Amino acid sequence: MAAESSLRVATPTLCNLNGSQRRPTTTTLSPLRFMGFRPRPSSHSLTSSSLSHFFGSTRIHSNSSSSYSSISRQHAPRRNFSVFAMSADDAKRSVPLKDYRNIGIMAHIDAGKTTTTERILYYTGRNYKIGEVHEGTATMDWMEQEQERGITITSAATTTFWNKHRINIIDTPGHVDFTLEVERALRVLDGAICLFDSVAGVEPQSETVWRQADKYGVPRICFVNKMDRLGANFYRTRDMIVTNLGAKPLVIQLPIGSEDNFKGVIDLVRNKAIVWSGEELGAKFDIVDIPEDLQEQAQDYRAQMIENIVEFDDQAMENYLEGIEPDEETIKKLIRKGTISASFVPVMCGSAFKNKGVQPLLDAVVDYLPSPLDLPAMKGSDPENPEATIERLASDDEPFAGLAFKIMSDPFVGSLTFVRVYAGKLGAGSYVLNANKGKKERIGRLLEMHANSRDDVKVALAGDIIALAGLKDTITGETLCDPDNPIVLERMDFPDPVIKVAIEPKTKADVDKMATGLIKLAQEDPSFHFSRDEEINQTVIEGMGELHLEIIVDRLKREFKVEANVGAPQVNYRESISKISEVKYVHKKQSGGQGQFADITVRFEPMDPGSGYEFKSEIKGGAVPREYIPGVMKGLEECMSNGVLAGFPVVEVVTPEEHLGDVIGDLNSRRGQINSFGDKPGGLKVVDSLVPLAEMFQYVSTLRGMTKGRASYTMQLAMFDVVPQHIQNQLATKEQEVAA
Ligand SMILES: Nc1nc2c(ncn2[C@@H]2O[C@H](COP(=O)(O)OP(=O)(O)OP(=O)(O)O)[C@@H](O)[C@H]2O)c(=O)[nH]1
Repeated sequence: MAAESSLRVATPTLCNLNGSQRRPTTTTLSPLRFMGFRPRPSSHSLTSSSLSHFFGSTRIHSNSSSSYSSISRQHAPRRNFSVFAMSADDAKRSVPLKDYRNIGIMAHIDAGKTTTTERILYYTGRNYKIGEVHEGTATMDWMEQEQERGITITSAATTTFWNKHRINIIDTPGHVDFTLEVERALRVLDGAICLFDSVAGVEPQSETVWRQADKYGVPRICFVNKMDRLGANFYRTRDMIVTNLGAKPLVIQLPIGSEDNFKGVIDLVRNKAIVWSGEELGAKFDIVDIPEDLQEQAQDYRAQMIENIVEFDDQAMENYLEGIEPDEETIKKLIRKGTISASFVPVMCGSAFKNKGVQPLLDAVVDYLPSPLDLPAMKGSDPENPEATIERLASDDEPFAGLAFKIMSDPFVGSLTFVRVYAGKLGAGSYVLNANKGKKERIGRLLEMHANSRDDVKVALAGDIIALAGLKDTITGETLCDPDNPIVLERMDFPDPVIKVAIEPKTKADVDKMATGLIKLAQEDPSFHFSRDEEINQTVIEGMGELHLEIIVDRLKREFKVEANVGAPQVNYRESISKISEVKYVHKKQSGGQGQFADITVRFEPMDPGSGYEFKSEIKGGAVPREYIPGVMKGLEECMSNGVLAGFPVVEVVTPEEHLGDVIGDLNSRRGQINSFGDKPGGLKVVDSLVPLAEMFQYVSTLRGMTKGRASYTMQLAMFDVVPQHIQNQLATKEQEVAA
């Protein structure tokens, strides 16, 4: 298998950066030509130059990160910037930082994230009327497309209060096409609730988000939802947390009954039962003794829980060995310790839809998930000296530092920039420094968001998640900070788009509107790219999946009133190096002055798939001045933006057994490779397979037709692999036809 965009470069002696036109790799076909698209004129990301070329005089904000040092001198921050344009009263905290919880709710599609969030808003007093996802009235799913489709597309941020604690919640989408939304939420959150559907257990997208949460070290609580559904099984889900996620579950609740008979939970911490008297909204619960038939089981699980937590405290362990159980307060303290250090994940259960288990879940958020003070200081670098690490403590007294993690266009305010404040304070009307660009930004309004409504506030403090209106140049992933104390916080990773379609405005009048729309949408969503080829008058949009691009086109239509024709989706092929090759180039330039001469040798070697690329300089004895080397590296990185590998997603199809043969036959005909079979409750079969992405377009309709709508599937990109020779030939022929 070939490496994914991997490139090991060695022995450059000197490189003319225009050398990027020469593509000294062993591959001969350009990837975009494979697809019937012409190679793009420049880089595929949104840059000022490509866009001004594209859209003439349209005002744009660049999505490319500029180096601070090259810009800072032109826009050097003035000393009289005021980050603290606020009175002492404004800057007073109403909620101590230790009582903040910045949490996300994450899960596989349809596990009940939005429903749970709606219940949380209701029980915390934020909503008087509950919104139901299937009625299209959920508060958090506020985009028209979300309400129509019953899915979450954008992360909605909301602030609410429980037991005097301030809880900032971000509801994230479960569909793999919107995985970036999950990623950016995780980057700025301190803790998360991981929801599972108790019938389906741990599903593929839960595994993906779990790994993302691991990457950012986010402490979690698990909530096994939908305990009222036919086939609900708490214990199977608990086991899958071990087998599929490799995590250590700490069961702190047991279900009382299940399916129609689900009544409530046993709280192993209090050693009591919590029983709801009804399932309607606001149904009351009573705390009672554990039912007799569950007492033995409860005792067992409580003993296991205690055994697991006492190891976090010597005194508690000593007492335990002497037969003395920790009291309730100590148990909570130890669960909190183990959760925050990610030694285990507390597991709870309930039914959000039937209003059971939500209040104890809120208690657990407060009791077990970290406040900003429980986490290590935020690290960043000095923009003038990127090697130097700077830390910011979570405190109002530190210089202001925050990370922009989402841009959203808003019909009333214009553009909203969501910022997680890590340190210091920020006042409306003040100036901050965008440390990545070295530019000042004026903060117009500060808005505390509640799904689609908002409250103006004067001040944002450490720990807050806040929306800022009026920023001009800041994009997702950039740091805003006190101009006198610059810091660049670690950036977020954005995945590369995997599919693309050509899009064409229907009328002349749509051309300008489409340009404005595409720029705005690309600013909001770094996993969406677009490019324009003037020669063949074609615009290409690129994204994470068919649904992602479908939503983009739909938003162009609704929000920007653009009518467009859309082509068939195509795979974003990539190029890779499959064997070692060496390229020599002699550069001579004699146009007056001293002239230039360079003898260049670059060696390319394949690396392990997915390991990115490595640049190695083998210049000895200063034969080439050191300052040329980063330029060589940059030039080579630019060459890497194209590639010719096919994307291979893993596909999980869940189907009734009677359709299993058809499903497998169809996957085989799509060049699929079946990895495994499994069973799910209700006589369902699970087929796990690896299929080329190019064969998966419109799969949803084929699957529906074949199984009378009874099967479902999920897929996510597993890897890139070499396009088989006969397909390469087909693609090349197609390209020649387009070019002719
Ligand atoms: N029976 C039952 N249904 C539930 C429960 N929680 C949610 N649902 C239903 O499951 C479906 C999906 O719920 P959502 O809350 O939209 O799930 P989600 O995880 O937000 O979905 P996405 O945003 O699309 O990823 C809806 O029809 C809900 O009414 C539950 O506890 N029991």
